[in-house]
Amino acid sequence: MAERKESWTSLASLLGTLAFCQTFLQTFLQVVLPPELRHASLKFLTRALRCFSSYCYFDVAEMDGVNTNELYNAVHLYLSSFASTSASASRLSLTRARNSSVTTFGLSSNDSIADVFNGVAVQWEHAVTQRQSQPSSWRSVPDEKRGFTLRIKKRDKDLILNSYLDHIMDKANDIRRNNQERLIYTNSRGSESRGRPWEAVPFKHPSTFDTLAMDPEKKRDIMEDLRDFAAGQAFYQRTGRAWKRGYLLYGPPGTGKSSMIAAMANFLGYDIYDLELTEVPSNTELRKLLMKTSSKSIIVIEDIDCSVNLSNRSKAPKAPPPQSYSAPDASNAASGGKDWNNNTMTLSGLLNFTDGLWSCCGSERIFVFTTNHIDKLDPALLRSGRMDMHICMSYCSYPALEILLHNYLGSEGEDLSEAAASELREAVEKAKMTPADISEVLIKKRRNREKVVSELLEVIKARAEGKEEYGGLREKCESNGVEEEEQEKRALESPQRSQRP
Ligand SMILES: Nc1ncnc2c1ncn2[C@@H]1O[C@H](COP(=O)(O)OP(=O)(O)OP(=O)(O)O)[C@@H](O)[C@H]1O
Ligand SMILES: [Mg+2]
Repeated sequence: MAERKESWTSLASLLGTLAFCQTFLQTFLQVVLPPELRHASLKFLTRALRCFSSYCYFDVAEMDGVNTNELYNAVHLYLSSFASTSASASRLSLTRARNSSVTTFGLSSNDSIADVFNGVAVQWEHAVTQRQSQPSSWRSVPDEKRGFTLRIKKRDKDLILNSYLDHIMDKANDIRRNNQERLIYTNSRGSESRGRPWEAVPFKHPSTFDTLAMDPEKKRDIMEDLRDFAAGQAFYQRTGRAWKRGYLLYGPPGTGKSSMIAAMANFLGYDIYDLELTEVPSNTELRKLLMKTSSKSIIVIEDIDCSVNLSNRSKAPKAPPPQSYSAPDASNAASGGKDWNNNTMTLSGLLNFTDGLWSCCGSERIFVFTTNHIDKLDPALLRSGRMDMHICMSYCSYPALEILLHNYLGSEGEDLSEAAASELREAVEKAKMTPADISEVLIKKRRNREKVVSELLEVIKARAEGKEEYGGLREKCESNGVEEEEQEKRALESPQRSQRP
């Protein structure tokens, strides 16, 4: 009896040692075996050893089907936060994006790092393998297959696995929010064939809601709305709504639409996907791009009225005859089957992009469209429920001017005499100058600090009295935005609308 027990103990310890030596064995076999036997033998060895091991393993692949695996990104961020100080990581990869001032530490391929959570020791390994070529694949994929493998003692698995993964997600979110460097992605034709449909650079726009010159009450509403959105996971879940929100920013050039997008990204700590519609050849490509965006991001389409001809919804080709009927894909189903042609970019393709079933392939996403000409937009884009909030960015009002004075002149800009303040108030409401115009004057004149306010007043008065010609859109946009709201109403009631399918 004692003999049998002893032999079991020896077997267990042998297998334990084998499991420990697994990495060495794998490397050894890779060198020794011919390529055709290598894959199968390694698979067999790994399975056999894992059966007897006291550990269990969890793979976190970079790609989850066609989507990026959020957990992979979170683990990467989480591990990079302590990789540089960990004694267990023997080899680290260092990356610094172009124009970035931040160095990111990462695990080199096939290196591992130890972590402790609630007193339980775990180990992460970064596995990078060359992907076998897939000539018939309908989509291009990166050359390398990346993933993390988490190793936990079997007896600890139930104790910590779920809470540990939640901890990693929370930590990664914190790191993202605190990290001042967001990314701005853009798409270009052909980048899909390189396996990365979006190209990213660090986003360093300094615009914030503090520096944004606009009516403070309106600003507060927008900030409140964004805050509610970011904290609204439970609400969206409970009400059965997709966790996304749409904003339409409209108004003349130079009123701060792009600055507002930057302020939103900095406020929420989200990345920006600046979608260049002219570079998207078809609805199918548009959907693929959408699938490759991550959560906690703002997807922006600037100047939507001039990007592509999007009033072609009614001109979309008719449904094919029944004999050639094939089941509409999810995007067509979502649009009620209006758009049968996925080889071109159409308005219904774009509407599906924001509203359809595919728009929910990620979560916590904001869509922002901007336009200088709200009256030129297809009413389908303005319909209530399409974009949750329509925000008019308009000419500089006095409260907005006060913010600009504070931005450019600091306390000197705030300490105006009563007389100067009331003159400025009266003139600026009449002048219909954009914040960009006023900023330009302040930049030019700011060196002469004693005179800057009086010189600004002169310029504003001259504009108010119509002495200086500028701004083609001035007549179209009232400083309080009333006229633009009228335009929006007219666009919604336009006869075009009733002709829509
Ligand atoms: N509301 C604002 N608050 C602060 N600065 C502003 C504001 N509007 C414009 N500016 C200044 O003017 C510059 C141009 O503004 P911005 O690009 O945001 O305007 P826009 O509305 O997006 O214009 P366009 O319609 O031409 O794209 C900014 O870099 C900023 O310095
Ligand atoms: Mg802009």
